[in-house]
Amino acid sequence: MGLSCANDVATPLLDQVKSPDDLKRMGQDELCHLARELRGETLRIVSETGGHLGSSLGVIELTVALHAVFDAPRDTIIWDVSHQCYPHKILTGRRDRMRSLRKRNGLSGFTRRMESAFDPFGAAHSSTSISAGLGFATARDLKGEDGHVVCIIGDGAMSAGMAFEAMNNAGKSGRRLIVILNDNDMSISASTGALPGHLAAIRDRAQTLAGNLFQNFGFDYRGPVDGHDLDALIPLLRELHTNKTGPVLLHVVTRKGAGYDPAEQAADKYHGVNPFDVTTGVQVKVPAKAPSYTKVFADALINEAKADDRIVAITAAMASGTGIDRFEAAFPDRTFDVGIAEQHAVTFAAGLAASGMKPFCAIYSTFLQRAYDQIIHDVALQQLPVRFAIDRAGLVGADGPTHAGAFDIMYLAHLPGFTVMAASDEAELVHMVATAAGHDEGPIAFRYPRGEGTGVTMPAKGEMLPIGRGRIIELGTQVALLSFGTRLADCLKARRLLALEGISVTVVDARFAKPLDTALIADLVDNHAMLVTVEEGATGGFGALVLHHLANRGMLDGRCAVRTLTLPDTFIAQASSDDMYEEAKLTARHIAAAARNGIASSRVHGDIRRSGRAGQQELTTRLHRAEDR
Ligand SMILES: Cc1ncc(C[n+]2csc(CCOP(=O)(O)OP(=O)(O)O)c2C)c(N)n1
Ligand SMILES: CC(=O)[C@@H](O)[C@H](O)COP(=O)(O)O
Ligand SMILES: [Mg+2]
Repeated sequence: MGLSCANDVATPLLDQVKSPDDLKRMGQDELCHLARELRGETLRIVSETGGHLGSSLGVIELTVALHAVFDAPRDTIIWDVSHQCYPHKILTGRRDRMRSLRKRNGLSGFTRRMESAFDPFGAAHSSTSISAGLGFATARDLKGEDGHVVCIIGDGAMSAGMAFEAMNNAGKSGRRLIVILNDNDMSISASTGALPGHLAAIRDRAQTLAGNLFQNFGFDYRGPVDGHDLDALIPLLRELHTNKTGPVLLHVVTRKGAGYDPAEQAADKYHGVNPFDVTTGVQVKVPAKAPSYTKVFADALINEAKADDRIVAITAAMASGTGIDRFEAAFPDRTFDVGIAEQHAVTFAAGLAASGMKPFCAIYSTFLQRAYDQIIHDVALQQLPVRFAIDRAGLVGADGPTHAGAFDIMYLAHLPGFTVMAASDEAELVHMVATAAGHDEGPIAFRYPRGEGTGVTMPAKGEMLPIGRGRIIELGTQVALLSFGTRLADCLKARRLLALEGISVTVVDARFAKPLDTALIADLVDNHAMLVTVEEGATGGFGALVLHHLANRGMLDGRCAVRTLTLPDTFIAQASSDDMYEEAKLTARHIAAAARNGIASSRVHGDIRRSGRAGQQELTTRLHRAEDR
């Protein structure tokens, strides 16, 4: 497979491309040179912005060919996951904004309907393209319209159940739909499971059409074709463009990172990158002040697993992202990468737990959403002790709202029998891994964020935490900040800010959203004028559980003012973490303001009858002084 062009043409060509229409005027040689320029441009841009590099480099020729042949946006082009959409964005009128990629107010790193008519369907979670494409094709037919629907799906994404559900439906539907399987024999890490073997057999022509999975699903199978060879690719696409019959699957073989040596040699490391030096491939490394939560989790799990051979680890195609690759290095036989298959991962874990094993399912909060029914039906209902290690809980920065871990607190903590913890720092995470390892009574989850820890002193070993008990970090008299998770550090900062104003603050690390530490909460309500819950999760989570508890026990009636700080009821767009916390109003300044304003408004409405046994006099005097001013 080569990326060179046979004949020279006048360049530059990319500068002439304002929309895909411009490609339709180019000959084969020009398209080849355009692809070379597009590769260079993609490389330069991502070297400055960071982002998903390898997958985008792998589809350069395919993107050029698609836009040369199909008539987007009249033809619908859907990119699965869409982490490979950068060349598509460059060719569809967004080249001048590419340096804003994944930044605040900039272009999304994924396709996004609101961004461009050339992005008919947003994505970022995988394996949705064929289902969505079939929806578009069905609507087209029902409305009596024309136009093609083209779904480009990677071999990794093809391994998910949802892709098979869609093929099962589409193959039988007979509807005109083009699926392009972009087979680079890689997911983020190496592909797993049986599908790669089948694809390899097809690539090597060892598999006859009769045994071909896609053909048997009702698709007209075409290929395999070299996805870097425009001379082969374009005629095939033209044929599909002309051919107006049922579902077709074109098998395109590509190399992840194609045309950039470092990315070809280490496809996993160049899947998603920091800014890097194009000449050396060396990525910018921001010096870490503390180990990442992911690494702390993995090392803690390895320690637990040394002492208990029933502990096994499961990842759904995110071995490096979740740290399960570290576990795998220590315990290869006790590690299971099930592919992009979160639903299966959870029920697989349930089966393991039902057989007496101690499965740790390490899944990003956002991807665990996929497995919600499995969590309820297969795990919670049967009270199986599956351990959920929920990484990327909270805001994640550049990947934006598709990847934010916003909902896990609320989607887990209302399930009967579930124990739900959040680590406030990396030392706590070690204890939570130990707690989960020792907890056989039912399902248990612990959440922790993307990025590095706080730099606390690490315990020599994890200790089991008392289930459903929080811990008091600082004692005060007027306001209680009840934090669930890593916003604890900002609660402590808020305490310092409020101290400057003479407001005395208790800070508590709740540790558990379920079971709630009701005794501690009662104490806080009894002894403070104001309670503020703080969490990095959507409304309806920890704060709602606290409120629910207090209201139902009549503990709110005229006693203590309560505020809940959560993520806002919006999808927060990509930005730096700091900007996202600002937008979410979850910084120390915002926490302090919520406490301050809460006290003030409670006073105005006469709600506060007491301000804590010890602090009552102090608060009353202070408020009078404030009134006098
Ligand atoms: C439901 C879900 N789980 C996990 C991921 C994380 N993820 C993003 S890309 C990717 C690998 C995709 O592989 P493939 O489809 O073959 O595309 P390639 O990067 O090889 O081009 C994974 C696991 C995701 N986006 N969605
Ligand atoms: C596209 C995708 O889903 C992943 O590649 C994701 O961007 C990884 O995010 P982390 O960098 O947080 O592991
Ligand atoms: Mg792949």
